This record gives sequence, structure tokens and C-alpha cells, in this order.
Amino acid sequence: MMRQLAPSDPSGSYSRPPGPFPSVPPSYLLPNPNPNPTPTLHLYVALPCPWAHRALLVRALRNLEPLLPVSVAAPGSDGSWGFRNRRDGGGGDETYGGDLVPGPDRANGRRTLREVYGMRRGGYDGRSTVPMLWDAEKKEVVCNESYAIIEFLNSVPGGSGPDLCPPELKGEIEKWNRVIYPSVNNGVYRCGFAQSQEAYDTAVNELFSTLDKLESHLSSSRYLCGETLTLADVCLFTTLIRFDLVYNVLFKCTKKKLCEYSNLHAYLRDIYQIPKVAETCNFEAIMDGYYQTLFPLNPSSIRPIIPSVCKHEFLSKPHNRETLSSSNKQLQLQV
Ligand SMILES: N[C@@H](CCC(=O)N[C@@H](CS)C(=O)NCC(=O)O)C(=O)O
Repeated sequence: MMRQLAPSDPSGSYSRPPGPFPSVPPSYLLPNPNPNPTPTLHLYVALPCPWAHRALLVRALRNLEPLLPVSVAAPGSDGSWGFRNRRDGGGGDETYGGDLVPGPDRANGRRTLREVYGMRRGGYDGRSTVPMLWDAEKKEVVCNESYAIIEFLNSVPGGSGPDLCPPELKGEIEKWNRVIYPSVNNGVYRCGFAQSQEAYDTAVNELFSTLDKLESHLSSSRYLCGETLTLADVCLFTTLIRFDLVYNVLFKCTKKKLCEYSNLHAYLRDIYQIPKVAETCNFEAIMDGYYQTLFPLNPSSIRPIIPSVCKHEFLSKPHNRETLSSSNKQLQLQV
């Protein structure tokens, strides 16, 4: 059962299959003289997914909602992504905020994400993953690798709000990503999908030793790269917001709860309280998505009660991190 859910190498370690559309083709990249740079682009996401959450966050922080419509899929009975029609109780009001609930496929009117992938010329029989950037005019998948999508969305002309990847921080952002991706973002999956004790032990020790280092780094740095929120923070946030809700319990990331790390938890609250971020976090959908669909890990599909530290009221408590921003202008990467 686990083998179907999570491919592993001979040692039992989870190995994430690479996506077949790893980068945004240069024709979509700058310089782009088109006054509306994304006229035909459409974003497919699902609310439980941390990788799709990255794209929703950058879309919100860069104020791209008017330029980039979104369709929100939900897990179907077989765990694959599907869309809800209005008569199924699906959302779909066009006002901002109202689009972040599972609803219809607004670009193609299909019932499942697999059908959308299958519309591309040449067909498709790979994994139908979110996030996925779609060219509605060419009927083609542009990219389905979250980091490439968020780098692209950050650079799209017409976006406003802070640059999340300023040139002077690009090197440092990449260094953080090399730490965070294997040990934390993919690290929680390496714990949950391990198929041998040894693979689990390696993954869980790597995860918590990295969280310990992040805890120490964030004691004197407001964000990972100093006082500027960057794409590296976006990537860390979408894993941390799911940590006590899901990964601590379902993926056996049990050494500590995230709320036991005072700096990491305050950092999480700090980002959560940035305008529009909370609207991208749907705790009910996250719980349903993980506990009800990862059948081999939770055969009864019982959804545990949401811990109080994961609720909006708790995440809205003061974080007192504003003062860190001015005291630390010369940060060095310490991990
Ligand atoms: N490398 C991809 C991973 C995306 C991914 O694994 N998405 C999951 C949801 S969390 C998915 O859509 N899985 C469906 C499937 O494997 O069929 C990224 O970072 O964008």
C-alpha cells in the first residue's frame, strides 16, 4: 500500500518523482512588452497542498489576483484532484477572497485535473499535480514545479507589493532553499513516507536538527534573509503552517511540536499576520486533504481535532518581532 502512495529507493527512503514541466519557458519570461503579461495564464491549485500554497501566497503578496485567475481543486474519493460545480456546493464567486475555496474549473470546465492535463496536445499520462500553470489559449501546461512558478509570479510585470526575490538577496535565498527543501519541505514527507526505520530515523533527525538551527537563526533575524520577506520565507511558511496540524501527527514528526519552538512559532505568526496571508490558509481543507486521502497512513480517515495553537485566534496573537528588523542588518547564513 505504501509503495503506491510513496515511491522509495532501495533503502526505504522516499524519493519524490520529478515533474515533467519543471520550468517556465523563456517565451513567458521577461522582457515582455505585452501590457497584460498574463492574458492567457490560469493557475490550478488545491488548498491542502503546501507546494500550491506557495503559488497562492505569491499571487496574493504581489497583488496578481486581477491578472491571474485561479481554479481550486479538492481531493476526490480516489484522492486525485477534482472540481466542484456550484450545484455540488462548490464556491466560485469572483470577488477577491471568494475564489479561495474549492470550486469549478474556471478555465476549461472539466471535472478533474487529470482531464485538464489530458487536454494538452500530445496528451498526458503522468502525475496530475498542483500547482499547475496553464496557458488557456495554447491549451498547454506551462509549468508544474512550484518554485519555478513562484519565481515567475514574483517577476511578472503588473505585480505590485514587495519584491520577494531582490537581486542582492538571490544568492542567500538559494542557500536557504538548499537547506529547507531537503530537510523541511520535503523532509516532512521523507518522515511520513519512509518505508524503513533507518530511512525514518535519518529524515526525522535531519528535520529536527534543521528546525533547531532555524530556531537559533530566527532569534536575531526577523526573516530568513534579514529584514526582507523573501521567497525562502514563503517556502518555509507553507510547511510550518501545516506542522502541528498534520505533520507532527500523521507524518510522525514527533520529536517536538512547532509551538515548542518560540522563535519559529513567532516567525510563523509574524508571516500569518501579513495582510492577505491568512486568507490563503484554510485549516479545514488542510486537515481533510491529509487525513482523509492518505489512506495507508490513516485507514479510518478519522480527522483529529484541530489543536488550539493552530487556530486563527492563536496565530493572531502578538509576535513582537518588529524590533528584530532594525537590529540585524548584517546577517550571515548560519545553517
Ligand atoms: N514538485 C512539485 C510537487 C507537487 C506535488 O507533489 N503536489 C501534490 C499535492 S501536495 C499533488 O498534486 N499530488 C497529486 C499526485 O501525485 O497525483 C512542486 O513543488 O510543485
